[in-house]
Amino acid sequence: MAESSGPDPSGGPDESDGLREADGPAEGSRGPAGSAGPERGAAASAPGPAASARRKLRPEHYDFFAGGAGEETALRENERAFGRLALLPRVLRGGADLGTRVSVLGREWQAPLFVSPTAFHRLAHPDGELATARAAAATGIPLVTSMAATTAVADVVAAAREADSEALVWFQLYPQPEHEVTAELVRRAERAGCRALVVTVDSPVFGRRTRDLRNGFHDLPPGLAAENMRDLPGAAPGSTRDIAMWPAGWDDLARLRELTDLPVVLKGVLHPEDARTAVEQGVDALLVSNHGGRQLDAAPASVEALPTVIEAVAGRVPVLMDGGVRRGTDIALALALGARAVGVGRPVLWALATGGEDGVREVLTALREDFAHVLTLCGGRRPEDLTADQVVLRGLPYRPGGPGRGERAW
Ligand SMILES: Cc1cc2nc3c(=O)[nH]c(=O)nc-3n(C[C@H](O)[C@H](O)[C@H](O)COP(=O)(O)O)c2cc1C
Ligand SMILES: CC(C)CC(=O)C(=O)O
Repeated sequence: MAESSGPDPSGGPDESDGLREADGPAEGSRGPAGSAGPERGAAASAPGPAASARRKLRPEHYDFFAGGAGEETALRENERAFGRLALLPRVLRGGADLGTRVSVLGREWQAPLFVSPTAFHRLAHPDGELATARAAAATGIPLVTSMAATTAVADVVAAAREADSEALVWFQLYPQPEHEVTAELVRRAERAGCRALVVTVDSPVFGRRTRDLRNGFHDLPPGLAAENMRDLPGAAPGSTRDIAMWPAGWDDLARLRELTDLPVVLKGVLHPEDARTAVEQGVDALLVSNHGGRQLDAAPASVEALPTVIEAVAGRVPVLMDGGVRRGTDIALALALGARAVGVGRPVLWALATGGEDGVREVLTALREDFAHVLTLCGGRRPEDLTADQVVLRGLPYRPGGPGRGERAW
């Protein structure tokens, strides 16, 4: 069971290891959740979502959710990179018929937003993934459930469909060294009713998560397990170490494709050449992500990597992104740069920890509404009205976009 203990007795990570910034108000002050809250970097007058969650969670569980690899540079930069970008609004474009729908892999989404896969929701709240699934479904937001979920994929999909029979759930998969294990996981996702596989390819090994190493955090508390791994050959799903991360190759992706007709979304692509290869190999969509700063600490922020991937893909498949999305302006920036939709990881975990199902519903609704508001302020009526010429780097001089719509301004 997740323990929702009292205040964090440890005071969290010490401040001498360079981790403090990601852990303190800067992280918690920008939530969509806190989208009406203080500006980036300003002292938080009210506790942000991360800080509130921290008070609810065991310190090592909070650190597992909050933390990143190494110095947590990639983690911090995901949010900061959005802060370096400004949106140029267009004016006098008229029309009151605002819509936030986007089409992704043949389905209409109500908003360009989804829940990124994160492990172990029952560390955040006893209802875990069931609460997340119900809340996502109730707000019409697709959920990518993690292979490392503490609730089996069949139960996650059932909970989502109970809230909305049309609810969309995708399954995130780490390709496993034993093909038969991968095949069984794919069968479980298919049987459950998942509509796509999100194959995470940025994890040939587990990232060195500084806080987890310091806390000695590996094992789930008694009663919790990575339920999708149950009864698989060799798996004892009670520890982070039981989720094999392994250097798969393009051949493994091809073998995976032979297993299923489900669309495949490749998660964790940052290099444009990989994006090109992925499209040539027939992947159905890409998810630009640095894994929330939990794998390669020197990786660029996801939004920094987005434009070159967009260019390489050249519209052949939809490109999604996640990492550091905390408010409507972040969604608008990513869309203007060419993403079809964006995912959120930690904001959902913080909301789950503090408010359970209601909390997740509130944070997703707030993000959706904030995006609609920003879209209107930018002079757009549809997500696709946002174009790259509307994105500029902060500071002077900036070059407003060239003659063609959609041309990058930087
Ligand atoms: C606690 C936690 C667990 C995660 N677990 C997974 C996972 O099981 N599979 C995966 O592909 N990505 C996982 N991720 C990465 C997320 O899918 C996503 O890329 C990242 O959280 C997005 O950044 P954000 O948290 O800034 O929104 C995890 C991230 C966090 C914070
Ligand atoms: C425990 C892992 C399987 C999940 C995780 O922490 C991650 O992917 O970042």
